[in-house]
Amino acid sequence: MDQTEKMEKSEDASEQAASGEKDLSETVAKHYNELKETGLEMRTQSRIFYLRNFNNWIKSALIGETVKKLQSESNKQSLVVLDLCSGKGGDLLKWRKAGISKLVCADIAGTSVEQCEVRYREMMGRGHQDRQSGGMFTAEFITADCTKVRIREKYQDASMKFDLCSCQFSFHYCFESLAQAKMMLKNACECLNLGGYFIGTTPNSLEIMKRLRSSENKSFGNDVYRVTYELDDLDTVPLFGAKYNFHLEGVVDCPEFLVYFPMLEKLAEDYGMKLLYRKSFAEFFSENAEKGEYRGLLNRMQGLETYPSDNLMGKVPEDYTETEQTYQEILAHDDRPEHVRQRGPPKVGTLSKSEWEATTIYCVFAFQKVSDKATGRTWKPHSQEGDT
Ligand SMILES: C[S@@+](CC[C@H](N)C(=O)[O-])C[C@H]1O[C@@H](n2cnc3c(N)ncnc32)[C@H](O)[C@@H]1O
Repeated sequence: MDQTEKMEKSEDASEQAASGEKDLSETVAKHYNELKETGLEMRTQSRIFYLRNFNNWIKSALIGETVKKLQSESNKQSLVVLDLCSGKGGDLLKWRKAGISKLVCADIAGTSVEQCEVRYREMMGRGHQDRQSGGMFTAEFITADCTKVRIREKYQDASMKFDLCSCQFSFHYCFESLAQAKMMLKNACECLNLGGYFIGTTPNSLEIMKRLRSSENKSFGNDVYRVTYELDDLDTVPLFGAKYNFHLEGVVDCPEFLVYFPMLEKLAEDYGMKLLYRKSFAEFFSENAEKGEYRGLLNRMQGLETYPSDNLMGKVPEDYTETEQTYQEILAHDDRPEHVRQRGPPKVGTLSKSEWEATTIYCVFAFQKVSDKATGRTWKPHSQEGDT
């Protein structure tokens, strides 16, 4: 039987509410509010420096691909975007590079929202001096629990429409209860234009269940990350509130919830949303790493570590056993021209085993609004509009 089918289809918010158990949004908000901003030097020395860069590259490629599609399908250049659970604004630069015209950032952690706004203002200041950047998008910042509050009511213009909603590394928080998942989806999708996208990155519940089932004590991980399932029984996983603790070296230590994807697809249908794809990070990486622009970006963002290297940054040689094997094969078949060989042995890009194991619990997803229940209209790409 498929892993997902084994998940029991029952419990939801009402049961949680009935049990009088307090939800965990406050715990999550407190965690993110208390996270210290680390300087560039600290980040460079972090054990997960390349993992963070790699994850950032995944977001850049996902955003880049989606913006390209949106621009060609809608024939619109300036896009309006909702960054749902935007944190400290880690994606502001990506939005600027994408040339969007307006951004709304919303997050539960007030301190993060303030830091996001400060970053935005700093970028704006720099943008004014940099004529080449094509100017900066306008922005709004909202502090709200997006699993409980209808954020549309907080927009400066409640009738605003978005071309894209992006929810990066955050959607899983709403699977605490059915009511929270519904509200998060409402926020993500209700104001999307027909043809608009809802994209994100989130832990892949299938992969987590697979690793949990082959673990001892309902816990797996390594020296950079750990997932610990917090309910009793792995055979009857609830649809909502399937809580685990996620620990990521120096960055996250918080309760999260398994996202049962068929349920997400079902809830998204209420907003006319169709799932275009869901891919593991490993799959998404292999599809995009060799594409011209993303290959260059991967280098510039230092999304992979150069191997061999004298600086393993606290990692152990065992972290590179597979890389070493591949590297030896490359050396054995080194067919580079002589003048290049004279420059020294080849270098390859890699991630340590610990970091690779951590990043591959995630997946990317993309939904598109293909119908509008209110008007009965269905979506057609710009090029087909007017076709009979
Ligand atoms: C891992 S961070 C990701 C931040 C940002 N999207 C990024 O990729 O850099 C998760 C974010 O989700 C936010 N978050 C968690 N629960 C939330 C909720 N109920 N409503 C709004 N934001 C929430 C946290 O405050 C945090 O900023």
